[in-house]
Amino acid sequence: MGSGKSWTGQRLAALLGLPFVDLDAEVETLTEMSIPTLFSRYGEAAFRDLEAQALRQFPAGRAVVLATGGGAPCFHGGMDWMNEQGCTVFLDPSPTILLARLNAGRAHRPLLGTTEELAIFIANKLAERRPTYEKAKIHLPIEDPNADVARLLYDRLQPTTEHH
Ligand SMILES: Nc1ncnc2c1ncn2[C@@H]1O[C@H](COP(=O)(O)OP(=O)(O)OP(=O)(O)O)[C@@H](O)[C@H]1O
Ligand SMILES: O=C(O)C1=C[C@@H](O)[C@@H](O)[C@H](O)C1
Ligand SMILES: [Mg+2]
Repeated sequence: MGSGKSWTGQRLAALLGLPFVDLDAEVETLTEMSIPTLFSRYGEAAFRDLEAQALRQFPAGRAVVLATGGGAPCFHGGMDWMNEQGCTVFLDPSPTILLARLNAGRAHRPLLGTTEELAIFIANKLAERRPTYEKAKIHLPIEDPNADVARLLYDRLQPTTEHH
């Protein structure tokens, strides 16, 4: 949540010359509803079902950069499924970076409450989800808020060339 999946994914796709897909946007397109509306009208469980269904539209044969929603790896076996299909990345910014970003974008994130609850919410959610996130094939801790994350990732994804 706010780790930079959509932001970085878009830039990484441009570097790789691949289409970019945002799973949250995909769910919104499929249902013709915004995520906050889906949550409030049908509840989180219904959203998780739709999200899992949308994720399965992208098996290994479809070369895309896919930014999931923050919870997608953690429900309906999302993480294991993605690991079977392709390369997975855990973007892991420091709590300071996360808090600054989430505070700025709270209107679009229905799971968040008041500002005072935010820091506790982040810590709890991350602790709960980290074991699943850490199953990703690439783990990228981010300490510098100005790091060019897409470029770092692009470099990590290139096959290493040995020079003799
Ligand atoms: N590498 C970055 N450099 C500068 N700003 C960034 C970077 N990554 C993310 N941001 C900022 O943080 C905000 C949140 O990032 P983003 O929407 O990509 O998170 P997300 O992981 O997709 O979150 P969610 O799980 O809610 O979909 C962006 O709108 C952008 O303003
Ligand atoms: O972390 C989460 O559970 C969520 C993150 C967003 O990307 C959306 O998928 C939705 O708001 C839920
Ligand atoms: Mg996103």
